[in-house]
Amino acid sequence: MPSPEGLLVSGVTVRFGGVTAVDGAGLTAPPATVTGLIGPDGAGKTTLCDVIAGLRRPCAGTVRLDGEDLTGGGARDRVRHGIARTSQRPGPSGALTVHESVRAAAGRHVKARRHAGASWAERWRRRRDALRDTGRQADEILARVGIADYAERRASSVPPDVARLVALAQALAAEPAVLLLDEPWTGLPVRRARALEVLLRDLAAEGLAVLVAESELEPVMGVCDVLHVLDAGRMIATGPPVEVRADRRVRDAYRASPGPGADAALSA
Ligand SMILES: Nc1ncnc2c1ncn2[C@@H]1O[C@H](COP(=O)(O)OP(=O)(O)OP(=O)(O)O)[C@@H](O)[C@H]1O
Repeated sequence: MPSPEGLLVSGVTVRFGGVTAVDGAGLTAPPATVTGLIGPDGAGKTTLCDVIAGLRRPCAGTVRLDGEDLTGGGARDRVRHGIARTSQRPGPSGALTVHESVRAAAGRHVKARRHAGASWAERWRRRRDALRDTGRQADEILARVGIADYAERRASSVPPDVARLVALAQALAAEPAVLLLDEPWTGLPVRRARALEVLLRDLAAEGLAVLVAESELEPVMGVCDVLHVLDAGRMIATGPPVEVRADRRVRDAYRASPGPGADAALSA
């Protein structure tokens, strides 16, 4: 479901008591593009992602998709409008298998989707057919994400790297226009990390607006078209990855916050 204009976030501020986690930050995530949101630990990336996903109400600022202001809605409203998010700490739980959990996500999407049609009977027929297709859809998504072998495993029992990919599969089952991923490479073995890069590029080529939040620079360098850099809640740089990595403000921000992200940023 490609979106014609994409995501536009402007002037977002979030405070936690005396801490300003996000301070007037904005970004764009256009269709057919992989956009990165990077910054050292504590920069405000997760908080900004929460605002975009409708999980946190900002003190100021707006979230628009294709020109429509979604700021006042919650998480379900965002999903209905085509914004799907995978979180930093996914936790598939309960007794469902991996396949069932992805199928359930697809089914929820079918039920939430607005079925335009001439009559009530026509809308009902479309919904019934779409629900019947959710099993096939789950098969396709699991194959695409590279975890078809885990389809019959209990979702709560898969290893953490696979659990991350189950969360991604569930997000894709909502047929999003904007796919928002928070630190998707964390804990993935090299083979899966490379496959994820290819998948994100493929999804963008199909028209999706992909937005990836990541502390470390290295994983996003080869996959993102453009990077937005947050530091202490403020957007300090925006541009192509190579330019951003060379930016003095970005290097200073990472230098002030030692960690693996800093090593990659400063070694370039
Ligand atoms: N629920 C909360 N209550 C109080 N302070 C919070 C809360 N959530 C985040 N913060 C603070 O807001 C700031 C931004 O945090 P956030 O988790 O958004 O940063 P981040 O860039 O995602 O960091 P990381 O990469 O470490 O996850 C930090 O100073 C953090 O301590």
